Amino acid sequence: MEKDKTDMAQQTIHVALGTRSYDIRIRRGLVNDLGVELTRLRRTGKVGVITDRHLAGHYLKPVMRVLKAAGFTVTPIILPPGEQTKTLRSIAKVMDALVDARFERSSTLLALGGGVVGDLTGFAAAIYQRGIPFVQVPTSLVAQVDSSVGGKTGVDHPKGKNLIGAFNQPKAVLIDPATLHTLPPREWVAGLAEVIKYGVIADAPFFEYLEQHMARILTLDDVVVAHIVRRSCEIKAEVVSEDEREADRRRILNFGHTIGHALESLGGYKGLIHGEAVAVGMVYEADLARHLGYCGQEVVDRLRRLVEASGLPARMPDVTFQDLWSAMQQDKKVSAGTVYCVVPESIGAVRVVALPQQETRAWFATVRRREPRVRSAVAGRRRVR
Ligand SMILES: NC(=O)c1ccc[n+]([C@@H]2O[C@H](COP(=O)([O-])OP(=O)(O)OC[C@H]3O[C@@H](n4cnc5c(N)ncnc54)[C@H](O)[C@@H]3O)[C@@H](O)[C@H]2O)c1
Ligand SMILES: O=C(O)C(=O)C[C@@H](O)[C@H](O)[C@H](O)COP(=O)(O)O
Ligand SMILES: [Zn+2]
Repeated sequence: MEKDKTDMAQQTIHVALGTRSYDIRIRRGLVNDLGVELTRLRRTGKVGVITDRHLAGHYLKPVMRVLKAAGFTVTPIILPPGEQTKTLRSIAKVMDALVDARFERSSTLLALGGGVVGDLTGFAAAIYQRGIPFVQVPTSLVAQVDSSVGGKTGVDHPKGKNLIGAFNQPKAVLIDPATLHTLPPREWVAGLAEVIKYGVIADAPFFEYLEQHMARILTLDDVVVAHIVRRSCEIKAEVVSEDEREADRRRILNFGHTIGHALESLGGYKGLIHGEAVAVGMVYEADLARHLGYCGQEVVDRLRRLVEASGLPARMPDVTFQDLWSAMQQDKKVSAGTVYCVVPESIGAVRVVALPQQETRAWFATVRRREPRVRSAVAGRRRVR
């Protein structure tokens, strides 16, 4: 832990992808040095800062000031906040703004925001003039530990999450953990779901660390936050470097997302937010794994306890098996009509398995017998810390 104190000055994690390699740089106050950082990346000329209204209120003015001071011509593009913005319609608006401001192939897009802004900006960068460079400046916990790294970019379709997109790696990921201090509590807690995910899929000692430090995590303790952001980025960078396009190992990063994405789309993207849906997804995918014989009850119990301790939801909302199964059919891991799912074998080890429909239906019936229905949770919930 003491190491983290001394390391807080600057962390650099390399994402090794040949000609598409890049660094993740983590430093408090980095958001005030974006002019220097972009210059270091040899960017010049026009920069489109894509952000949302919440972030604009907090950071746009100072970011524009430092970019202009470094000689860049800056065009801000401000979108409405939230998952409902992650659409092709928003992409069209961004395209219009880039054309109007005469962006060129040598121009740069900068994603200043959470996962919605990051996914959308990366996709816009992939398709504008068939591809321009972009840089991730993630400001939410989900974005700092997960979405800004790895090059999955895109938007949602009403029938399924992230169904439209491209693999497109950023030129750099510039993380300023200090920005997490303005993140609303519900969003902070949601980010913990992806952090817990890394423990389950790849790092049992990290899972144990989260169990031991959850109280400190929830106070936004700087040292603990620095550790969870860095360790999450290390795991993601390592997995992505091994399997950029999700041919095999990268599929483990989807733990919790087969059910999670289904719940998000069933809620019309205005119910459970991404991290919350992933939290519920992880607990129930683990429970399904236990039912199918892949892991013991102790794995489910430990995971549910940690999810609950972090303040995340851990109960299946009021959905029918038919609706859930049909939404799960939209998952990108579906192949020849078979739904594949990441299941834990123990804390720290997972595998990808085909879900048998009849057995999954039987498991869902046991969930319904065991648990009272959580009315309308799929349509959203509010919490305060
Ligand atoms: N590409 C990937 O690998 C990947 C990984 C995980 C999640 N995702 C995607 O990311 C999205 C979820 O990301 P998210 O949870 O960041 O949601 P988000 O982008 O909607 O941000 C959450 C909310 O927090 C606000 N916010 C963000 N940072 C803030 C800050 N520092 N101060 C104040 N307010 C701040 C935003 O304005 C927004 O209202 C989903 O669409 C999900 O599919 C993608
Ligand atoms: O980077 C990955 O790979 C992931 O699966 C990370 C997930 O947390 C993330 O939500 C991702 O966007 C889901 O990918 P998808 O391909 O299932 O849409
Ligand atoms: Zn996710």
